[in-house]
Order: sequence, then structure tokens, then C-alpha cells
Amino acid sequence: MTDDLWPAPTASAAVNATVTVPGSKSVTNRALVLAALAAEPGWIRRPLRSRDTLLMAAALRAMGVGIEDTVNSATGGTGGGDAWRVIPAGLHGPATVDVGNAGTVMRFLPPVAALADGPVHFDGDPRSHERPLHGVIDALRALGARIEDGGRGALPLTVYGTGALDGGPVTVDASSSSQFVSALLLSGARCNQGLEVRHSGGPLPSLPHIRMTVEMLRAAGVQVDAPEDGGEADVWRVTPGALLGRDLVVEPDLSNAAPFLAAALVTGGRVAVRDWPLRTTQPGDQLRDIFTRMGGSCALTDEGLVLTGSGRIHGIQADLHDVGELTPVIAAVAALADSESELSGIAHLRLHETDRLAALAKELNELGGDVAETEDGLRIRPRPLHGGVFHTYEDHRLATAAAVLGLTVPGIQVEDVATTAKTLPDFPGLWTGMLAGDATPATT
Ligand SMILES: O=C(O)C1=C[C@@H](OP(=O)(O)O)[C@@H](O)[C@H](O)C1
Ligand SMILES: C=C(OP(=O)(O)O)C(=O)O
Repeated sequence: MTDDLWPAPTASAAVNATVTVPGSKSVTNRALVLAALAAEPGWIRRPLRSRDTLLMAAALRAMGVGIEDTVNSATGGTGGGDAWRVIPAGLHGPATVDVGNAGTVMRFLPPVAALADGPVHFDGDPRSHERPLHGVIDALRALGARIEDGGRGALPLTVYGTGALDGGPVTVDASSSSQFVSALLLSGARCNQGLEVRHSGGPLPSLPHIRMTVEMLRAAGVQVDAPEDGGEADVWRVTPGALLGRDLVVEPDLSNAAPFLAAALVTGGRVAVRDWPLRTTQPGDQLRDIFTRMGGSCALTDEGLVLTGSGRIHGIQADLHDVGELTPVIAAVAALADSESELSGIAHLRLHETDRLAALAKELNELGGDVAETEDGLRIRPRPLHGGVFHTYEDHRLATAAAVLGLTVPGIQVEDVATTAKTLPDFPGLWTGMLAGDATPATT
């Protein structure tokens, strides 16, 4: 973390820009895990190269997987070469994994480590010690893995892999993070008996992310029975078998498109996001509906998704349980709206990169806002905002939300804007590029 303050640029006019958003974190990190577990080499094209995905790649390399950077100018560059060639190998310990504060790394990799033939030690940022991991730890222990976690049920921990997991049925309470279910499913086909994962507990958040896991497993040739296909509620079954190596192009990160689309909404402008997929499991696709309800209009065109602001921003009553990671930017837009908003279904955000509900309420109120935490969300009553320092608590989405506010509220200084590198390389460059009319990641 740095104490740097970034003066968020104000928009001198309605924004009119076309933006290339870097690849999806969630797709890239699933693709890396599945390619590492596959029986043959694969390609990941236009991967996101950000802190979370570079940590995932480093962790898999530490366990023996080959991940090579390649540059292929024919498919266009998105920074640092445009593809990863993944060459699976026997998974080995001893190894050390730095999870940073990446939920996908800290949850998806312990099951992979249980398949390795030696100890794998996991640690990360201080916040990673507080984020829930018990679902993964308990499930792996129930499946026979040995894990030393000092009785904390959290990081740091060591998984003593023996080269194989028997698998079978396991029950997990994933009400605090859908990533518990995704983590088990991703490695399930490599268990001798496959895996039957049953969720038992409060409602599961972020269901689109579990669907993303199921669809990516199926695309790798794995047979998965899932509740949405007529299966039993809250039960997923993964049949054992080899995973195919894939040649996969990563979609743009639609959740990271949120601040750019919001810019069109709050300035009454127009922003096009290139390469918006026509069909996707990414929760960010729901921005089309959410921002339309908040006053914008959306069209899928040859240019990508185009959002046009009307000059009016409406408050919204929205249950964001499925799409929690969109909350910070939606809250920023709601603070600039013409009526009250109620965002619900997001109590689990208290356990994200930071306590997002507390952080959003505090930071918006310090700029003159009227935001209250509810039991499971935020109530936002728009009031005129003034400039000031917006603290970001090492949370990339707090920083991008602050940038949205800064477009129309002069004098906002974003603390540690570099924290956006968790999922967005060079956010400040993309943001100023958008204000100049075009934002395309620099090719390095
Ligand atoms: O599986 C994934 O890629 C993710 C699942 C969600 O986690 P939670 O279910 O913990 O909210 C989401 O918030 C996170 O940003 C990414
Ligand atoms: C919750 C998030 O990340 P993580 O993958 O670390 O859980 C997020 O990106 O909003």
C-alpha cells in the first residue's frame, strides 16, 4: 500500500469514448487452473495480466506447471505479449504460494495442492488471513487431505499433498463465498472418484461465478451435473476424468467495465466497451440492466456495448447478491442520483478485499454523503458531495468507484490508486485515455 494521492480527473464535458477493457480476472484464473490440471498443453489468449492473475501463474509455476509468455501479433496485443502457453506437469511440493489478497488464488489452489506430491505452504497479505477459507479447508480434510493451519481455519496454512485425492461426497457451507464451491469443482475431475459438492447453509452468493466454473469445466471436457440443469438444488457432481487442453480467448472483464460505463451515465455521455460478449456467465453483464434502470440506455453494436447517459441518474432498489463485486461502482453512481437507493443481499461483502459496506459508507459520508449500512447492504440518500481524500483500504473496486465520483465532484483525491493493479493494469492510464476519447491498454 502507498500513501500516494491521485487527483481524480473531473470530466470537463460529457465523456465520449471507446474503451478496451483488459481480460476477466475470473476467467483467466479459472483458465490457468484448468490448463494446469489438463492432460495436454493449452493456450490462454488475451489473459489478464494483473496482480491476481500473475500470483496465480507464479503459484502454479512453483508447483511445476510450465506457463510461457508468447507474443502473437496476429491476434493483437493487450500488454506483455498476448497469450500464455500452459504446459501441465506433475504437481510438486515443496512449494510456497503467495496468494496476495486474491480470493481466487487462496480458494482455488489448496485443492490443487492436495493433488501435489509434497507440502505446499500458502500465505498472503494481512487481509488474506481474515478472509474466509474454512469451507475449503474443512472440505479437503473431509476428503482425506492433511492441512496444518494452526487451528485458525484460515491462512497461513500448509497442505501436505500426497499426489492424489480420493474424492467422493462432501458438504460445504459456502454462504460466505461462492469460491468455496468453485474451488472444489475445479479440481474435482482429478479426484479418483470425482466429487459431489453439496452446499448447506444460507443462500449462496455470486451464482454466476459458479456457473462460470461449471461451463469452463464442461468446455474442458469434464462432465458436471449442476442444479440449474435440472439437478438437485445446491448439489454439483463432477465425474472423474482427464481434462482437455484448450485454446481459449479470455473475455474482457465486465466487472471492470463498470467504472467506464458509469462514466457515461454520470456525465450524460457515451462509452463503448469493445468485445462485449453476446453470451457470458460474467456477472458484469447485468450492468446492462442495472445501468438502464439507473437512467442510461444500452445497445450491443458492432463497436461493443454502448452505454449512453440521459443526463439523469436514478436511484435503484437492487438485490446484488449474485453480482456483489459490482457494488462499489453502483454505490458511487447511486450517491450522484436524483433519488434514494437501497442495495441489498450483499452482507458477504464485509469479507471481501475490505469490509466494503463499512468502507463505502464511511468514505461517501466523509465527502458529504448520507449512506447507512443496513443488515445486508447500503441505503444511499444522494446529497451534494464535496472534494476530499477517498481512502481505498487496498481495495481495487473502492479506487475505481472513487474515480467515478471524481468525474463530477471536484477535488477528490484517491488514496493508493495503484491498488487497482489487483485486477486492472494501468487504471489511471485507461481512465485518462477515456477522458481523451480512447482507452486501449498500452502494449508492453
Ligand atoms: O469466483 C470468482 O471468480 C469470484 C467470485 C465472487 O466471490 P464471492 O462469492 O466470494 O463474492 C466474486 O465476488 C469475486 O470477485 C470473483
Ligand atoms: C471480491 C473480489 O475479489 P476476490 O477474487 O479476491 O474475492 C473482487 O474482485 O471484487
